[in-house]
Amino acid sequence: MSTFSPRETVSELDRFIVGQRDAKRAVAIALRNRWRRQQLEGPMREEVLPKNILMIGPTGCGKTEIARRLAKLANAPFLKVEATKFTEVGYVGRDVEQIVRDLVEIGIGLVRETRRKDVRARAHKAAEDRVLDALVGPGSSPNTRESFRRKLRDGEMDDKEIEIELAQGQSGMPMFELPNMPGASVGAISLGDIFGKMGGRTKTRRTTVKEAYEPLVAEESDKLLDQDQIVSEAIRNVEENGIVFLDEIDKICGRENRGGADVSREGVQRDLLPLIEGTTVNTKHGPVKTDHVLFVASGAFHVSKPSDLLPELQGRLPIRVELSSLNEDDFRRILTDTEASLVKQYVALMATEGVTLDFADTAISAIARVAVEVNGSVENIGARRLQTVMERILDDISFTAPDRSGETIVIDGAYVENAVGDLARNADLSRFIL
Ligand SMILES: Nc1ncnc2c1ncn2[C@@H]1O[C@H](COP(=O)(O)OP(=O)(O)OP(=O)(O)O)[C@@H](O)[C@H]1O
Repeated sequence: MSTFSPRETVSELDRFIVGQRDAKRAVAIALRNRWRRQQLEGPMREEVLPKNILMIGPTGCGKTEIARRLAKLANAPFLKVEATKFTEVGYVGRDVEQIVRDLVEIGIGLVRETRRKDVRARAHKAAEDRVLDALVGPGSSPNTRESFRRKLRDGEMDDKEIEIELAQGQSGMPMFELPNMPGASVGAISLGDIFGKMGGRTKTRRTTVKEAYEPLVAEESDKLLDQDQIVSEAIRNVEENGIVFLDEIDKICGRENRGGADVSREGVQRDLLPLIEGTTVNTKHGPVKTDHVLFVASGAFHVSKPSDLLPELQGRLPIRVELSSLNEDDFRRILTDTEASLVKQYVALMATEGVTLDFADTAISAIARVAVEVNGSVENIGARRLQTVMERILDDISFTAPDRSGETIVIDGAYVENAVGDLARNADLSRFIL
């Protein structure tokens, strides 16, 4: 549970997302409200429902990014779903419950990851012993063992090949659900459980000492962890902290049925409603309540309006925030000011090849300008345009980098113009390339 104040949350989000102050404030308040609810005692705690958010703004302006970063900040299980997916042919009602099942799997992954970190030191020690067993045999003298242990720790044995036994059906074993009974615990079969109860099946793998560690540490960690406890903690985390991002909600507006094979858009809204209002969904890990899951719905609402949604749904999305479309200056800031910005990513990637990339200010301005131009002439895909433009500009360098180790390459306005200037002015070509 995050204890960030709304102000702190916004300033954390500022590190990654440019502008969009209202949306940041809204999600920051939503997060704080969760903490506030946790402080309440007794029945009041159950009464307080999350104030779900409706984000309205053009594509690529940061809606998903804000929700995703928030979830990361709060270590909350997060799932993004396109609402339109449920209008597709082949969709049968109630599939929306899959959202909750997927969220639970994500929640379990999160808890397992954290717990694995807690036991990492012990698991590493156990993995080391298994590597030693493989190297010198379990019956070897303590002296031999210790001398090999030293070599192992110094990395001298890294490339040596060994055979290790790995359990099959532990982590990574797919779970099967019976068709027509999604999530029903009676119908759910976990091969992992079955094999687990049979005493475990193992598979011998030949690998280098270095590569043996990761699977062995994972396996040893899982042995140290209580799986049931992980699942129940994950379910609690999903129920109290889960965040579902429902994209393209505007595309399921409209009360009429379009007929044909399409599922009625209104039907999908009706299916989604119970989840948002609070219901209990059966999953193979047990029942999960959605009452306190936070829903962030989002859409461009170019054609339809929020008032076209079912009244019940409108009522469940009481907080409305508008996000503005991004301008040239925003693009410049996205390129340079954000943590792990595209520019920083490319600099870091090329550094692995020994190539130093040096972006001049004139390059940043030129990239931002080109992105705005292409967004205007072809289609406005927001900040996503920066990715296609950058990729094009760096195409040549990316390809030849291994042969250019030791070089410093300066990218300035002229370089950008040279790489994409003509393309950007030709809408027909841009459509395919940028
Ligand atoms: N305001 C912003 N600041 C920094 N990066 C941004 C911003 N807006 C968008 N981006 C970047 O652009 C990409 C797309 O943004 P995002 O996924 O948030 O779009 P969106 O608004 O949710 O659109 P859609 O509704 O189509 O999913 C992300 O990689 C994100 O990093």
